[in-house]
Amino acid sequence: MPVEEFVAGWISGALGLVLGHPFDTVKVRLQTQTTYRGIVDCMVKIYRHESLLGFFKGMSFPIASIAVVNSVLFGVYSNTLLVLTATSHQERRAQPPSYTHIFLAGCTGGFLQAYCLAPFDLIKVRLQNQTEPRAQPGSPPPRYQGPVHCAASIFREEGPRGLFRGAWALTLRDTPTVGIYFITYEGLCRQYTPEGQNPSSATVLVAGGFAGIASWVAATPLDVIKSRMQMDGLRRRVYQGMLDCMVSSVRQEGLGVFFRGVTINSARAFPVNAVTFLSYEYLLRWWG
Ligand SMILES: C[N+](C)(C)CCCC[C@H](N)C(=O)O
Repeated sequence: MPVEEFVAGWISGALGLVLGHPFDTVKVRLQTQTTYRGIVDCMVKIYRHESLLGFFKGMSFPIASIAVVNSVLFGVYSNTLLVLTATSHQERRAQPPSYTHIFLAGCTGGFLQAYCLAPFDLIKVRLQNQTEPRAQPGSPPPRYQGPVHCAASIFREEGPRGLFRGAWALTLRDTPTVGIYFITYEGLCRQYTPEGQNPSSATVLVAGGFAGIASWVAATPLDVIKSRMQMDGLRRRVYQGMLDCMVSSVRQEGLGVFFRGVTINSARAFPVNAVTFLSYEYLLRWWG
């Protein structure tokens, strides 16, 4: 099995993640704190009080997990295409695979990466939702003191299966949307590239950016449900299951609930996925 795709997926995912982390920090702060007036105000305050480093808090754990998640995503995608079409990455410009094959390979990659992502994503969401300020002498410490402590506590309090809370919603979110991700990317690249040639850097950046936005917009409804399922179980159980979570969220908050956070998510998705695809393509061209 060609391994370059796994390694290229890992490195490119890490580069994208570093670029997107400042957006993620702003998103989390806006979602959980009331001291900021908006995106710009939040950025200015972080910069003033915490310098540029403030934007990169809590990045080590996602960097470690993206190694697994993105290498599975790209590695499985590319190797599934190899099985379906008998063409390697290098041959695919000359013999482009059909969109059906691209979609199927994307769905396979999305399905398998969702399982690897589930525990990491659960821990990220639990930590991001801790609104307590940093530990001060005298005040009770936050429930989770860091990613490892968080994982151990979930394991102890909710059992090993607790680490996979929300995994079904995550799988449903990612299986079709990773298909959309690769179809958008390939479609845009083909549109702007003369036949048989490699797409230019500008094309890869734009196609990657829009692939990120399109897939995140499609993923947002189940993203909201997934996050709610992951937070359920922290204290008492509120939802009987995914469907119950959907119905009661819509009943209480209207259909708009399915598009919470879509703006900042799209703003993050463009640079992250532009850089991810650019580095992925270039690494494979180098090694090819
Ligand atoms: C399919 N879905 C939109 C959920 C994710 C696609 C993954 C893209 C990239 N790792 C990122 O974090 O943006």
